[in-house]
Amino acid sequence: MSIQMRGAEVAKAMKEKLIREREELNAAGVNPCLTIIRVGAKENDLAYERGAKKRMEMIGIECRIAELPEDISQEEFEDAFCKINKDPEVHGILLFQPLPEQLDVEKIRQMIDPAKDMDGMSPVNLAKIFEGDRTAYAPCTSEAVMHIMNHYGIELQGKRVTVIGRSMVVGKPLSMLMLGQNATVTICHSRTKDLADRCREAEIIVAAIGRANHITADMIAEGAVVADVGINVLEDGTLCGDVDYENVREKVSHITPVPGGVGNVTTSVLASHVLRAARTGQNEPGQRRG
Ligand SMILES: Nc1nc(=O)c2c([nH]1)NC[C@@H]1CN(c3ccc(C(=O)N[C@@H](CCC(=O)O)C(=O)O)cc3)C=[N+]21
Repeated sequence: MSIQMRGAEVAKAMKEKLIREREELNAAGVNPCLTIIRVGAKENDLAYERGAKKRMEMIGIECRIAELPEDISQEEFEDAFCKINKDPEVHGILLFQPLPEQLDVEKIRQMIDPAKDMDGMSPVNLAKIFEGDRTAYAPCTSEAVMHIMNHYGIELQGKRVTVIGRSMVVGKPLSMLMLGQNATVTICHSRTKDLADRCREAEIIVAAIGRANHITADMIAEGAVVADVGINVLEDGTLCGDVDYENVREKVSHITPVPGGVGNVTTSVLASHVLRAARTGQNEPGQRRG
């Protein structure tokens, strides 16, 4: 029997501390505030938005949603974005990605105030993550995987970890966080030869490719630990991960379900980032209130 690494359980363990931190900020006259920027209405973004809103409510963090039209021009987007970026009431920004094609993500990455960049999209935060600087904001999902490993007592030191996926929100930054814990990390992707072998030799597998049920039981070693970061929306609207859960769970020691796994912790990490940003802002002149 494998142990199910449940996101709700990890989130519950984080909750009390987050509420306490929010209360301390309130007592100092600070009202922590997140703004989510959503362009269009993709189901994937809406799922995250629902989860994030619920989490912020639970912790007591103000959560604003800036909803922008799918066909917005770069100029109009920059206008709206700059207002939020400069708003002293807003401590943190989460911009859903990917953006529609007409928008220049690179330019926006350069524009975002690194101090408000809750999901590690600024090159400033990413460079720090790659340097091993733990004060930077890592993409929430990558940090969520680390929290789950830590909560379930999964030691990373010296372990063979295979990360499948090389995105800037999960694969690459997570590989760096794991390297920071002295894991031996192999990064696989769509062009990797012998993916099954790279998976079978791993003690810990992280699936972040975005293809439903792509990682099958024959690719996984007996007793491995599996974190499934994939969130795939099937045609009937149900969510499923990158791992063939029902078959894989039979042979592994630990596994995260989807839904109910990493996604749940992602929103808790997001809350922790907003509180950190609000605390940091407190020490800067001009940001003081109350
Ligand atoms: N800059 C950026 N960073 C992201 O991390 C990012 C993004 N853009 N765009 C959209 C995707 C999607 N995503 C989800 C995260 C959590 C849940 C989540 O909380 N899921 C719940 C279910 C929520 C529900 O369906 O109500 C669960 O897994 O249990 C869902 C989806 C992050 N993404």
